[in-house]
Amino acid sequence: SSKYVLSQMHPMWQGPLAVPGGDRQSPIDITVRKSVFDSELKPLVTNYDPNTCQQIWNNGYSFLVEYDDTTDKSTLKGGPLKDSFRLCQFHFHWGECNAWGSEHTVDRRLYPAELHLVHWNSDKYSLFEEAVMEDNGLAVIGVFLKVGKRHEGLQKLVDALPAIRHKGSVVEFNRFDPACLLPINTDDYWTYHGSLTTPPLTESVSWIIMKQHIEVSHDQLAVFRSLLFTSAEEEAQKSMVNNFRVQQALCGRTVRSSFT
Ligand SMILES: Nc1nnc(SCC(=O)Nc2ccc(S(N)(=O)=O)cc2)s1
Ligand SMILES: [Zn+2]
Repeated sequence: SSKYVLSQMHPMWQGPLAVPGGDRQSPIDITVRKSVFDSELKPLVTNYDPNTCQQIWNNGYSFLVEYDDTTDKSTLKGGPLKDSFRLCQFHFHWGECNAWGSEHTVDRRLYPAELHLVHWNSDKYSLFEEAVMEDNGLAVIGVFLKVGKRHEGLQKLVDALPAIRHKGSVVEFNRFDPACLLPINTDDYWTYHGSLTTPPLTESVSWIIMKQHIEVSHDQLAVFRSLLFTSAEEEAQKSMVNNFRVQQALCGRTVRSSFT
C-alpha cells in the first residue's frame, strides 16, 4: 500500500507536467480491476545480443545503457506489437528511499524503482529520432523493482556507476545481456498507449508493463542514489533521486492485460 501521496508539482519538473493538449501522457496508475483482458495479446519475444551493448552514461536524468541499434541485432517482437522493434537503451527511475521511486503504479502502489527498456519501430523507421515523433514509433518495457535479494546480473551495472557519478560522464560498457533484468514470467503484462515520461514527452510509446517484478538488494539501490544530477563543474552537487514523473490522467484510455 502506498503510505505516501506525492504532491502533483514535483521539484524535478520545471516544465509543464503534461504536454498541452496531451491526452495520452505517461506514466499512469494501472487500476487492475479496470484493465481489460485481451486474448489477442501474444507473449513477448525478445532477442537481445549482449555484444551490441556499447556504453553506460549519466544524462542528468538517469543513467542509460546504450545499445548499437544500427542493425536488427537486439529486437522486441510479439506482445501487443505488430512490427519489429530495436532496443536502443535501458535506464531506471528511483526514489530517495524505498517507499517510492517507480513511475507507473499498480492500484496506487509505488515501487522503489522501475526499469525501462526502450525500443523503436525498425520496420517503419530508420532512426530512433524519426520513430520518437510517430504514433507507433516506440515500445518501452517497464519492470518494477522491489527490495529483496541481491540481483547478480545487475551487479555488473552497479559496479560501473561510480565511474559515471556526474552528469555527462560516459564509460565503455559491453557484453551486458538486458534479458537478465526481465522477470521470469514475461507473459503477464499490461499494455497501453502513452508517452515518453521525460522531455520531449512525445506520445509515441506502446507501454508494456510487466506484472511480475524483479528483486534487487537495498545496497544495489543505494548505489543508484549515489549518482548526481549535476556535472563535475557545478558547485552544488545534487543527488540523483526521485527522477520519476508523477502519474498523468488516463483521459479515457483502456489498459489491456495479457492475463486474466
Ligand atoms: N530527436 C530526439 N532524439 N532523442 C530524443 S529523446 C532520447 C530518449 O531516449 N528519450 C527517452 C525519454 C524518456 C523515455 S521513458 N522514461 O522510457 O519514457 C525513453 C526515452 S528526441
Ligand atoms: Zn524511463
